[in-house]
Amino acid sequence: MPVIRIDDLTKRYGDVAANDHVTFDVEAGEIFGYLGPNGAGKTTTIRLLLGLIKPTSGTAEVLGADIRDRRALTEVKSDVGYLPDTLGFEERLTGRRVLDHFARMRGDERREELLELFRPPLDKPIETYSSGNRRMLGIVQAFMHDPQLVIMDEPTSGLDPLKQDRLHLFLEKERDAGKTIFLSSHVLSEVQRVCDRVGIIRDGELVALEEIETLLGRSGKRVWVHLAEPVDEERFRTDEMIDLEVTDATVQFTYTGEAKTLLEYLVGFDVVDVEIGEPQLDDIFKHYYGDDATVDEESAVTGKDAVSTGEDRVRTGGG
Ligand SMILES: Nc1ncnc2c1ncn2[C@@H]1O[C@H](COP(=O)(O)OP(=O)(O)OP(=O)(O)O)[C@@H](O)[C@H]1O
Repeated sequence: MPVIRIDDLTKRYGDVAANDHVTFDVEAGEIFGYLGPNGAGKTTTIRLLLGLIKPTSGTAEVLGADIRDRRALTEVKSDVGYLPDTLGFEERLTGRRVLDHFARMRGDERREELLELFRPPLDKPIETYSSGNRRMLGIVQAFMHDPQLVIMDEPTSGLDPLKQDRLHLFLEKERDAGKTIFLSSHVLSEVQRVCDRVGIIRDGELVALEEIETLLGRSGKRVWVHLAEPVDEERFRTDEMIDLEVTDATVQFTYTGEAKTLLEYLVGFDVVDVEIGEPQLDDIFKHYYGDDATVDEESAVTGKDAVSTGEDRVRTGGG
């Protein structure tokens, strides 16, 4: 039985369909990545799953509980952990008091182990925490009652790269121990690095649902060919080449055909060197969000309307 079953789920805010007939399942023991830029509808799905808002139509089940059935949902909540995107802790309390509060509500079998790993400060008021430390406290809170399913909304936002790595390694161990992780993200590299499957959401609609490996396998590989002499673009191009760019004697493209066919083709040119890179999720993302995706420096600063590739950010074409 799937851990999460989402069935034709729709949530409207006036004219905006924040979730538009969304259907998919999340299986036990997987890290599922829910990917989309700001405003795509990720938080809406998460809030629906937790019963924090009501669907306009359609439904979902979390650990077998119908999200429209408040009592059933309350019963399974001891087996669900939740890391919200905005951590609404009581600001004047210390971290320790906050964790004590959650412990009384749901238990804290794993508090000490998690504190050792994520190390948020415990004895000062939350209002003095850095955003990274708030998130570390949130992570301890989400896992300390040892739930079967943990739902995380943008879990690495505000974390430095070392802490991101620590969290990713931890999530993989949890998955290997049979736990299920549902995480939303607009960071492509994170989803590519840690998730087993991905659902891509755009304007409230699910536009892709696939294993990461399959998605990457279909996306084609990045290829750079260095030639002895400049070449004419039209003479070089084949149908399997996408986003072809020629700079002097270097040709760069995404290749969707077989590697063998490409190598046979290149025999016809005076090739100095060939580099074949791994497929990237941002290529796939551009496919779903339009070819006019551009690197946007302003978005890189504000993080608004942007999808992060890890190093730079890609603005989605047309919204
Ligand atoms: N309470 C609300 N009232 C009106 N519109 C809302 C409300 N909550 C969300 N929306 C709208 O629904 C759409 C989806 O928002 P949602 O927060 O689910 O996106 P998201 O993918 O989680 O974005 P982010 O990464 O910025 O959190 C947006 O257009 C948003 O403006």
